[in-house]
Amino acid sequence: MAQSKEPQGIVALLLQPQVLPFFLIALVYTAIKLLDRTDIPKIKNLPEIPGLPILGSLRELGDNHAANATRLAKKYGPVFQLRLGNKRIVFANTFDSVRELWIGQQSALISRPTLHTFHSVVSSSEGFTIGTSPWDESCKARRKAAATALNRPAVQSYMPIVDYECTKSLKEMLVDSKDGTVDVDPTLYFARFALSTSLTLNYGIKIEGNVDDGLLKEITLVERQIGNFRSTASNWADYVPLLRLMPGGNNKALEYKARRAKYMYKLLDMLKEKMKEGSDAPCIVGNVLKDPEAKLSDAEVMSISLSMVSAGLDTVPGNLIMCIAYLASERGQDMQARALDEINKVYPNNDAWERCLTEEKVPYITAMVKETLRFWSVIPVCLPRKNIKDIRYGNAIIPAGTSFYMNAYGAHYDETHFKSPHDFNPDRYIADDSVDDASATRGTPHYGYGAGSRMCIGVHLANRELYTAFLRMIVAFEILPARDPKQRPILDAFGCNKMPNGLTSDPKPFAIGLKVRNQAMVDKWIADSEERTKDL
Ligand code: HEM
Repeated sequence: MAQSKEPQGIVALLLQPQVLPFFLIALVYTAIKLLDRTDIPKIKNLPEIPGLPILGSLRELGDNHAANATRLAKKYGPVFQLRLGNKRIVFANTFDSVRELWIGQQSALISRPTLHTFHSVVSSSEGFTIGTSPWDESCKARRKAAATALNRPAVQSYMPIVDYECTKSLKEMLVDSKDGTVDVDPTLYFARFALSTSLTLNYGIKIEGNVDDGLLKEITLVERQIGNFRSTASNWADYVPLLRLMPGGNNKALEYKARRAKYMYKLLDMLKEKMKEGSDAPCIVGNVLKDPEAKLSDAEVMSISLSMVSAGLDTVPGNLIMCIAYLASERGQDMQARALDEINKVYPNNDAWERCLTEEKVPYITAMVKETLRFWSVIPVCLPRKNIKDIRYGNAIIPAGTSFYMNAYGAHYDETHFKSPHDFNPDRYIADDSVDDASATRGTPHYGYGAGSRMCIGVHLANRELYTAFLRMIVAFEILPARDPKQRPILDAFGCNKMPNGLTSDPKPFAIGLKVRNQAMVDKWIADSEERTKDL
């Protein structure tokens, strides 16, 4: 007997003309309700930014989360909650609120949330960097190993590498400027400085070529792109799961993941080859591979390497070149004169170039490093955090598992903490007892390196790199505005950035002029550095 094709039972009931419209409305309502759910329910007693269904405040925060959150904080207060797609975020926007949460609650605020594009697509085979790892025993072990390799005494032992790399970059910049007759863009010289230093520490391998070196260009480009997949602002698919279904949505992420894997394994193989030949230099990965007691797996060594290659690559040069951009400006001319004067007072015998490797005795240069980290805020929204325990903030209880975003830019431009925050003024970091309002000199100077339990572990290395490069640039050159006004930099933390939704600021290209202060001295300093580091 032929089977009936008529719908039966509940299906037949739902398709009846009197029932169907109600059924469809209920279906759409349930779908919206499901898509509109957040990982953490609304937190009581914490201001909330109103948002759209499903998208939440994605449109409101736009391309520039730091700028828009700073604007919203004026209306909603220093700490507010909002929804980005299906994630609830607590945003802290002022200096004191960041201190209260990131430092005051550091044992609870120790984990990192995962984001779809970076964690599930880009990192699916090589694993996470330390800075993107949720807190667990493995993260603790990797962080500890890397932090030990980057602690203050360890960094002091790496200063010959900084000497070598800094000299190489300044010398090449001078040659390319044809002894000051042509303006130069400092970006790639300092990218090589930062990358080659990190590669030498991690693998004992340098970037041997000049600033056109293929490996330098590939790593710089790929890491920048991958950094953008980590940004809180560039991928709506991180927040709205429906968008992950779009065909081809992951193609770019997959392309850069493959390109990164290629150089990461190439560097590791180069080191292993050198170890076989016995020609390897002491380095972090070599030490782990040779240590039979080492408790780190291959995957954990890869995670440390990914962190070492990427962490200083955009951040160190971003700070360096923007301070140099400022020094090249009209106002920067007085600042250079002041800095040179302060250097000469401490080093009347022209030996600052070498002595800066072992000591940090010019407070004005130290202050310039801090002010650069504050003013340019190269990671405007710090790497996100997640709390592993409930946190009380005012009358609100923020449940474990909530994502926290630190608006470092907002905190750095907080007028209740920094006087005239829009002025680039290293003096704010020089303690002066006669000034009442010296809040910048008390406690944490800035959040350029984040704060609390997951603060940057490259801080000592980065500070030494910045101090050495600033001091050497100033003693060697008069840094001048580019001859062509169109090539002069934009001197504003947001205006200078060509990628406002990236993780780190990506300065627009610009040029500076260089005039050697004393050719004979510069030649001598370079020759002495080359002699000191010839066996590296
Ligand atoms: C001026 C240069 C640098 C800046 C501005 C910077 C900034 C930061 C920031 C904002 C964080 C997040 C901190 C937090 O969540 O509180 C971080 C984490 C980190 N940084 Fe840096 N960094 C710099 C250089 C370096 C260098 C040179 C290295 C290593 C070679 C490094 C290694 C790391 C690592 C491994 C983490 C992750 C720490 C964790 O999650 O536990 N950084 N950095």
